[in-house]
Amino acid sequence: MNLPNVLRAPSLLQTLHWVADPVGYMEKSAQQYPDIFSAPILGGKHLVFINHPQAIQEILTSDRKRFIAPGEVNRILSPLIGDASVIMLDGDRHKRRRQLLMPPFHGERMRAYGKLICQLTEKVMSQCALAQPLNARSMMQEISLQVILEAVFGVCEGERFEQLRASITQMCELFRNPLGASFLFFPWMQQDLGTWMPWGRFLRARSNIDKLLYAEIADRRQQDLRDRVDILSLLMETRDEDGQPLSDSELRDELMTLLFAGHETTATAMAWALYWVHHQPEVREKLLQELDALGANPDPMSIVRLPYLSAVCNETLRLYPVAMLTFTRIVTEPVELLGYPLEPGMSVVGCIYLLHHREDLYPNSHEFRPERFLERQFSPFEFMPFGGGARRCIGEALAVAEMKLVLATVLSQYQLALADSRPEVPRRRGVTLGPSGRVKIQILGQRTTRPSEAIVSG
Ligand code: HEM
Repeated sequence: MNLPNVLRAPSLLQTLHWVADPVGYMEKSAQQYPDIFSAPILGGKHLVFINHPQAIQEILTSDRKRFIAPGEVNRILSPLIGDASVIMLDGDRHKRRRQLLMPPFHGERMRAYGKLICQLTEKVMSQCALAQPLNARSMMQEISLQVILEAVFGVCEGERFEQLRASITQMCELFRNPLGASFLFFPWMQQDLGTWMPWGRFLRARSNIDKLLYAEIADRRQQDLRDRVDILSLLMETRDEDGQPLSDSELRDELMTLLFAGHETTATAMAWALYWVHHQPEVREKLLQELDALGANPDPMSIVRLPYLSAVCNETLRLYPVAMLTFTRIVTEPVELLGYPLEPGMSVVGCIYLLHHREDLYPNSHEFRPERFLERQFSPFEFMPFGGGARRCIGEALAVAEMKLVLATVLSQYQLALADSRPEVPRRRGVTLGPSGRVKIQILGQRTTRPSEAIVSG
């Protein structure tokens, strides 16, 4: 195949570099080939990385035609989410499943989640010890896991949910560093040699989660679900074109997808946001001014609309996008991109990380500067932390609202400080990018200037 800008180092070396240090790998490659390059990191097969906005636009606006997004190319995730997840489906089945999954993450349901998110944040924060180094990444995960469990199951109380929370957290810990995630990239490591190897630990954690999910599905099959609006109930009520309901294993795969896609990513993004806001005190000050001006107990939806808070969250998702790449698209017909001919069968991805570091779009791209989002508007192909096209993230609205509400609740109620002066750097966490030190913070106490006082004195 006549691939554009092929990187010449041996495939194994490149794969190891990509797994161990994805940011270093992408930046080094883009120095050589700024807009588009071909990397042999798929077991020797090439993946074409693209970070030019016009080329990304061409791909994502034609990804049911010239660049299809088949589920099969996401096989790397199947040990976790199975083969019947929306991420693995194609064509019309994929479209229908998305139509089913999208409504619970939009409109009226989002209003209900707003209050819930603020309450859960207050609960988790009130249980944290004062004046001791805490791991913000874990605190954020505690919040985001409870939010997604509530959205997916409608309730998340009782022994089964406690066990589910513990098992999911245990599973997430396995992906904490590049080594723990390596079996996803090297299938030959998927051999059960007991709990001293990552794959063995993964299998045991997965089996615990599966038992709990299947038990919940079995219980629900005995219940009347007609008035319920949680996602599991909606999925259980749906029928395919032959009138058949989803099987237990199909339900399990979808639950796994939503539970993992829906909380790991958001928790990482929130930990980054807390880091930046406390790393740059002037950002915190500006945010507090904006939040305090809303008065005491503001409506969650008015928080979500705040411009500076939105800019802070956008800048967080720009600088170290939790998802570095879009899912893979496959070329279906001969096409030219940025002057390079692409042939049918080639695998291409939008490289979100490199797109977000283009100096022509984001000058001094390594600086955290929320103002850039107030000074100009970026197109959906210049700023795209949630991808785009046929596989655009279905949880975007929930994730963004959650980031804003958690940040607003924490900042307006507590005084925090970073507990480690070393800068956080981006590090692989499974297929995502997280802060290397997991953001250590200290809660110094409750904030003394409360919003109501600010209004009275103002
Ligand atoms: C900050 C948080 C999040 C980020 C950065 C993120 C990012 C992404 C990206 C980049 C994609 C691929 C899009 C593409 O290929 O064009 C994606 C897909 C997806 N996301 Fe998210 N996501 C986040 C939160 C969530 C949440 C909260 C949920 C669920 C509640 C979710 C569920 C999904 C699903 C199911 C897909 C696959 C869609 C499909 O295959 O059609 N994500 N996400």
